Amino acid sequence: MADSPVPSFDRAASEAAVRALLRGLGQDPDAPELEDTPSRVAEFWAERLAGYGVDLGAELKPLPGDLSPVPVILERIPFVSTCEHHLAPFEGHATIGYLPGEGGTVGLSKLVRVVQAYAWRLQVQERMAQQIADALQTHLRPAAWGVDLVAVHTCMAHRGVKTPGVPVRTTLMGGIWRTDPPAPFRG
Ligand SMILES: Nc1nc2c(ncn2[C@@H]2O[C@H](COP(=O)(O)OP(=O)(O)OP(=O)(O)O)[C@@H](O)[C@H]2O)c(=O)[nH]1
Ligand SMILES: [Zn+2]
Repeated sequence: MADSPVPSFDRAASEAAVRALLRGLGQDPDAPELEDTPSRVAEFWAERLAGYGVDLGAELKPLPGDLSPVPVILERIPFVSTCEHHLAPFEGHATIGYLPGEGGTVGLSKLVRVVQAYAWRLQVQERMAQQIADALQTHLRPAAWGVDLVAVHTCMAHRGVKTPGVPVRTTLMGGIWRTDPPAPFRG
């Protein structure tokens, strides 16, 4: 639908599914206090999965001008993603960076957009890290790059093993940083 950033978002089907879920959970979706809940939940998920609609190729254009190829590292970018197994949030922070190569230097905000484009999907943490790394390599063709995600998974905290607050770390490094990572990736 045109008003959603999620390609192929079907609002009516999403709302009907929320009504069915409420019914399945023994709730009355026609109760006055739940009247707007199906549309709110459908909107929530459309926001939550907006990353599928992002065109990173259009975002990751080099900045004009004569910039020196110095390392660019953004530390602890907050992100919220969704575990594809339980549709439960996992959230944490991403440290990502690169040493500019053939693709030049991009604006700082574009690195945040890369993290968000993959966070706002159904994910597992390892895939999200790999997709960010692949995007950096494809669009920036850097001399070196690094991705470090640290997140807490509510599917471990709120259900199942019910163990809150366990930080899960996924680190991928490439190029000359693979053997000699800069300080923010050694933490
Ligand atoms: N490697 C990895 N595992 C994840 C991630 N998110 C969730 N999981 C795990 O995926 C697994 C799914 O396992 P299943 O046995 O199919 O599901 P389950 O019976 O609900 O598992 P429990 O959580 O142990 O109750 C669980 O162990 C989760 O902790 C992730 O980002 N990466
Ligand atoms: Zn999960």
